[in-house]
Amino acid sequence: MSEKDSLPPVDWDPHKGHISAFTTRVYQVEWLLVSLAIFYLVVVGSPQMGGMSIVLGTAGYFLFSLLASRLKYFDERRRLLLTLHTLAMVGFITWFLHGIDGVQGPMGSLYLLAVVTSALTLGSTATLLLVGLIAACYLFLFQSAGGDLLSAEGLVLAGSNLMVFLITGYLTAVLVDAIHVSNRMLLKLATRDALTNMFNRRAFFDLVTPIHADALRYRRPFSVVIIDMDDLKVINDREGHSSGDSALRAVASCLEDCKRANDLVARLGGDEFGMFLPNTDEQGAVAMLECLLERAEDELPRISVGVATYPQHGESLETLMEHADHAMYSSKAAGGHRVFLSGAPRQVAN
Ligand SMILES: Nc1nc2c(ncn2[C@@H]2O[C@H](COP(=O)(O)OP(=O)(O)OP(=O)(O)O)[C@@H](O)[C@H]2O)c(=O)[nH]1
Repeated sequence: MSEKDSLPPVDWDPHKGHISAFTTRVYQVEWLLVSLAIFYLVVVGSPQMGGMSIVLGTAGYFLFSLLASRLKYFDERRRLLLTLHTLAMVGFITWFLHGIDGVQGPMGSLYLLAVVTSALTLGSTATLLLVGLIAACYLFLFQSAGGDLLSAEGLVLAGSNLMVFLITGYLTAVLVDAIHVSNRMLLKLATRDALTNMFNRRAFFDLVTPIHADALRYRRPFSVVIIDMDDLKVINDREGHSSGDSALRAVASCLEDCKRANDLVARLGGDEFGMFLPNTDEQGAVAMLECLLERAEDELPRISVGVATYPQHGESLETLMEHADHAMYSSKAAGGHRVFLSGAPRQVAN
């Protein structure tokens, strides 16, 4: 995978109950429904009574779906709108079947489109409720078309059709849940560092890029920090790899403790960590890093820290990371375990 392949947003939560890629395909299901309705009207012919209203209703439903697809509004209030579309689908199917007296024929299975759409996008509870609604519509149509629900034959016919809706909805929802679980695992593997459970390098840049663009747009200061452990190799060689791992975890948890809610921190690789501090000028960054070094006095292995701030040290993320990196190396060259600001070769805290 190349660096440019974008990850799903890290706050993406598969438990919100949808498969994003499918959301935009709801229109395609609606158009499939309209095509099947038209196909039926062309092949079988429209009923004598109310034929025109069925054609107009089908055209109206198609226009509703087309307009919704042009507005591309699923990104906001996604769940509410998906519910609306699914209910509209059930409404249209019921109305269409009522018009053609067709609930007992093959067109009765059109309800499966609504069931599957709901299971894919709204989750199992909503689908169960929807199957209940469909059952009510189905039984109403069944009775109006002359079916006898009190006879054994009618009961078996209606029951077996409703069972198909229930089983299809249940199995699809179970499958979707399994996909959500594996998506969560994949997301974690793709975005988190296994040793520290911090964001990894890719997730860091994915998350920082839009915040950085926003900060430039509104000319708000921010700081970039590079933290590198001193002599991890020595710890590894003297005390073993697991002591090295513990030292890395100690630095990670200290960084997590000292950062503010909006700050981003990640393990960039090896013994190097990166931080992005939004709305933070030089003084703010130094205050935060003093807290870090205070903790470091007691419980941390030695760390060297370099800081670069917008606008003083540059604009682009690459330039600022480079400056912070140089400052971090200045810190190491001065003996390590201190904070250096970019540009001015001076120690600001230790
Ligand atoms: N225990 C442990 N060691 C790691 C891990 N990742 C990288 N290292 C080791 O960290 C060491 C980093 O070496 P250097 O880049 O020379 O850094 P250093 O020893 O801290 O030396 P300076 O940065 O110059 O202070 C290497 O020996 C790596 O093998 C890890 O996940 N766990």
